[in-house]
Amino acid sequence: MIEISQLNQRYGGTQILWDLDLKVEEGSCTCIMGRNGVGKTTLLKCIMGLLPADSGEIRIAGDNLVGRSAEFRPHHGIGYVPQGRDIFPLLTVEENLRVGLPCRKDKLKKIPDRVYDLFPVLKDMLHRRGGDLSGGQQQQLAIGRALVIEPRVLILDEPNEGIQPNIVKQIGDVITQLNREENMTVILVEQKLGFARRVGQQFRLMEKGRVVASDAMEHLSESLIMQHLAV
Ligand SMILES: Nc1ncnc2c1ncn2[C@@H]1O[C@H](COP(=O)(O)OP(=O)(O)OP(=O)(O)O)[C@@H](O)[C@H]1O
Repeated sequence: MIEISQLNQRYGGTQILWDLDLKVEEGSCTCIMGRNGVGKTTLLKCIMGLLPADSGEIRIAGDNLVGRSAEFRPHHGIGYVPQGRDIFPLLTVEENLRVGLPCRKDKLKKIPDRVYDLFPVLKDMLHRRGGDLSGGQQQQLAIGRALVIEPRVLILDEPNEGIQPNIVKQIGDVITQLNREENMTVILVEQKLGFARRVGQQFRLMEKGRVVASDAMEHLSESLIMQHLAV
């Protein structure tokens, strides 16, 4: 169980997250949705320790992450795929993947085969520089890199932004497989309604730095969409 309570965050004088409460069940795939600028990425960055929270708690399996370093997250089994992918452009695909290895408890020296099973293209392109991959391939690399630690929680920020439909489908299939077959908890910021409905079991709607609606995906009604997502 991931439980965030009374989370506040500000950039300088501008408060972005306001007493935000959020619960995510272990083993679920939960989509965080909302219009541009409501604070979705800021929330994920706070969870990952990339932005400091002003106050509040972020508990994963009981441990409060607030005040702990960003490095603690991967050691604690939390994988992250940032918005915009953040691939190291001058490192090869293999070097990008290896970045996660030191965070594994077992100090494995080799990339787990599972990463290549899920994204065979990465094996074909092992020695190519990250910056030379297409956008879709870079996204697969970003997800593969997060999976190197074999996380129990995978957090993805708009993994389909600017990606062509066949890769979007593949990414959706991988997320569903990890979630349903391997019981990985997935938190996904997603703007595309069709994709959210396909892979998500739960939704959380954000408005002005707060979660304003939470339910099972089948209860994401037209009126909620009009109220919180339509532009
Ligand atoms: N580094 C920053 N300094 C100041 N304000 C920021 C910074 N980063 C984001 N903001 C502001 O915080 C607010 C929330 O941004 P955030 O990126 O979290 O929203 P979002 O819901 O993820 O939006 P989008 O769907 O467009 O990605 C926005 O008003 C944004 O302008």
